[in-house]
Amino acid sequence: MAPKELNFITGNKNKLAEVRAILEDTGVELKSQAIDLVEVQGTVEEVTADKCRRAAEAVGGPVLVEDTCLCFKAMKDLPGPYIKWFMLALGPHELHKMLDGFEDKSTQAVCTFAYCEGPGHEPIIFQGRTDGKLVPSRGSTVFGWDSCFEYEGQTYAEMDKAEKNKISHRGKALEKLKAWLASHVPE
Ligand SMILES: O=c1nc[nH]c2c1ncn2[C@H]1C[C@H](O)[C@@H](COP(=O)(O)OP(=O)(O)OP(=O)(O)O)O1
Ligand SMILES: [Mg+2]
Repeated sequence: MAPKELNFITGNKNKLAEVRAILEDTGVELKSQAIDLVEVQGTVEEVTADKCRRAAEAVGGPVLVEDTCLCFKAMKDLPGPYIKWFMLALGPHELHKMLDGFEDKSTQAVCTFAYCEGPGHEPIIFQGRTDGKLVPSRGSTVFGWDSCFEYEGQTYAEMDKAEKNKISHRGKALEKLKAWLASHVPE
């Protein structure tokens, strides 16, 4: 059964703002709590499902969580779920140097949401992927690596928000969540 409200557990205000904008037309009430969750190592699906179980335990009820990866083709998809720590260390102006020794700058942004009904329930996964390139920073550096990820000639940071949400990893993942919500309407 799809919920009428979602409790999105995240410490990231920029993610929350995008999710709010993308889900605006669904009629689902979006709540949020900022809880710092331990993130394990593993595939993005494992990391996100584990994050979801921890969030459900912490809240004692239904939760939505999300984990974002940046996957460099030349590095066999690393740093993937560990991108946050590279971003923190290098910042948006130096991130592109990670691929300095490689010709192939192909990069995939991957967004994985997990919803679970509460402690003990299996998380349901919704994933979206967008292909682009890692480039030297262009545009606003307000949100993570937005200024370093180029999609069809523009970095995410150079697009307006609505344009990014239409083609982004997060937008695509939330299209799947929306379809699930629509096909599991509460009685
Ligand atoms: O659309 C995006 N555009 C640019 N940068 C982004 C985007 N989405 C996530 N990011 C950054 C935030 C963090 O440095 C890393 C993901 O790490 P991730 O653990 O998923 O996010 P987080 O710790 O900030 O928030 P949360 O509390 O939901 O785990 O990539
Ligand atoms: Mg995190």
